[in-house]
Amino acid sequence: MFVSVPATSANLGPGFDTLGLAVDLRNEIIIKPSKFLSISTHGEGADNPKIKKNTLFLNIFNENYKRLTKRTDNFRFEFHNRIPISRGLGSSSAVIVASLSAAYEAAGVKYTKREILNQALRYESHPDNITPAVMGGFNVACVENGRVYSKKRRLPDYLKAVVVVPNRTISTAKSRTVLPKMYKKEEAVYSLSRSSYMTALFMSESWDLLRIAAKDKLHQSRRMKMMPELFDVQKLALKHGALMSTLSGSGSTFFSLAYEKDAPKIAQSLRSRFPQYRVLILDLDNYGVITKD
Ligand SMILES: Nc1ncnc2c1ncn2[C@@H]1O[C@H](COP(=O)(O)OP(=O)(O)O)[C@@H](O)[C@H]1O
Ligand SMILES: N[C@@H](CCOP(=O)(O)O)C(=O)O
Repeated sequence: MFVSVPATSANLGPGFDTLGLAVDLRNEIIIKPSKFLSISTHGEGADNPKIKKNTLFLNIFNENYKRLTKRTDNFRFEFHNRIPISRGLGSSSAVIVASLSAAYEAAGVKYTKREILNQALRYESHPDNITPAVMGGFNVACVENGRVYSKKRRLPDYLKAVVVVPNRTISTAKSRTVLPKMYKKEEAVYSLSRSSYMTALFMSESWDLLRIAAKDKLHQSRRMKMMPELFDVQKLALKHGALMSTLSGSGSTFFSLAYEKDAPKIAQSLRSRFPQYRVLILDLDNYGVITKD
């Protein structure tokens, strides 16, 4: 059995905990029945003893496999990780979504993507990574009574993501604890109005006004101040034609959306200015999690 899940860029500036999209940078897992548990990890995290054991994946897989089959069986898991870990590209959501999909597939139980998404919410309370990881595309999502309500828009192949991936890891959970508990009404209105406007722009494919929408007063600048060079990343990307440039999730990655024709120039300018960072041009993803027998 084969499971493939995309990285995601959440928040997109003002859409804190609600907006997110998927990019074609995937973790892939090969799973086979086995007499005993076997794990091999390749790529991101392969040299990290904590990640290598992949307890996050195995705990979720085992819990749900047992819930679905009332059995515990052994499997051989081969992890191929391309999503940088703790960099704001939804690596934890990718693991959650992949492990749930794998458990349902291994159990031979019929399911829908919506079921996977609602199960994933049990492990990650904000829906802005898990929703695009499941569905692909651009998504706006909210939570009501433990269920995700979301709307997806497919993304055109003439748009590309240009992502700057610093070496510094940022724990999402930790970075959420430093955000204010209370906000001024003006800050809330500033962000919610732009999040709504951004949603309308994505749904109507009005790309040229994204710059106006992609501003935030709830989380972004407070987080960027922990890595001030990210302000320069944002300025440079916009100067060279990015349609929008925002902190990816809780960071440290910076996400820019661009027309295909502009992406190489933006990437080149970022590589020259920040040679110490990975700069990737990625296709956008419209498929989300994929499973094959
Ligand atoms: N490929 C992976 N294999 C095992 N655990 C992973 C993997 N990717 C992420 N994780 C788990 O998720 C944590 C990172 O989650 P988080 O801080 O939300 O980062 P991100 O911004 O990438 O979502 C890691 O510390 C690890 O516990
Ligand atoms: N809305 C969340 C998104 C976290 O994304 P991640 O890719 O950093 O896990 C937040 O901003 O905390």
